[in-house]
Amino acid sequence: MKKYAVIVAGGSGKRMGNIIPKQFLLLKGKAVLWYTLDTFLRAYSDLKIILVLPAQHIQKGKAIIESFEVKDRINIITGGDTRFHSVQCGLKEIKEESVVFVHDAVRCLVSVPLIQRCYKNALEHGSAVPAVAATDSIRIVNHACHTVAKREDVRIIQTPQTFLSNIILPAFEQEYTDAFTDEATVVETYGTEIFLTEGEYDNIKITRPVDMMIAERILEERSALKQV
Ligand SMILES: Nc1ccn([C@@H]2O[C@H](COP(=O)(O)OP(=O)(O)OP(=O)(O)O)[C@@H](O)[C@H]2O)c(=O)n1
Ligand SMILES: C[C@](O)(CO)[C@H](O)COP(=O)(O)O
Repeated sequence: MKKYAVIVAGGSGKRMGNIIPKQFLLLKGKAVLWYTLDTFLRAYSDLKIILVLPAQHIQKGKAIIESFEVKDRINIITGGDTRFHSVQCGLKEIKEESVVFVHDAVRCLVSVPLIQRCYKNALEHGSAVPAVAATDSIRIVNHACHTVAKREDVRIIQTPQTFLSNIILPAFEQEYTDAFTDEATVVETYGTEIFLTEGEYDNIKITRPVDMMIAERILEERSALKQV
């Protein structure tokens, strides 16, 4: 089956508080976005990437993809005002039956095995959304009241959220609501059940400055392991 990865890098990174959006910040000398692209390119040699960038940072993205020998597998497009709209812009480029990965550019520690598991599960179940069990206690807050949630019932949702194209493409023709925080919510609202697959604790979303430190440490561990 044909494979497309829509890598969304169209955000401005307000919570990171840096003038440069976090997807372009450097980890061990390479941009956060570089690691994400590299892992997807290595996962499948026939996978094509649709890279969604902010209009004002297209040149930065072009400079990053120049370092890949297989840069012809990456197509750059401009994103929208919200993550949903950036994903929607990316999906418009897909014209053939395929398996579609949607991934946050800032989840730069995604692994090849996770991408491949999502692909296999999506082929079998129509979708594959990576999730990990919560490791903190969880409370539901409603104004001044709060109640404890059963931790065993909670999952933390990650990307790459992966779908057969005939499931995700029509779902993204719906009108946007702010309940659409990821692809799973969009597809579910359209009426299709989601299949959860095991995610990875390393697959963090770089959101705040501390996440850059954690990511750098994990990359160091990974390169030390490679040298053994
Ligand atoms: N209009 C947007 C907003 C977000 N994203 C992408 O969606 C992913 C996850 O979003 P998030 O972590 O919220 O990124 P930002 O929107 O950049 O961060 P913040 O909410 O702190 O501003 C990121 O790779 C981000 O670049 C996007 O492509 N287009
Ligand atoms: C898609 C996502 O990464 C799944 O956990 C998450 O919903 C993105 O949230 P954000 O607030 O747009 O970063």
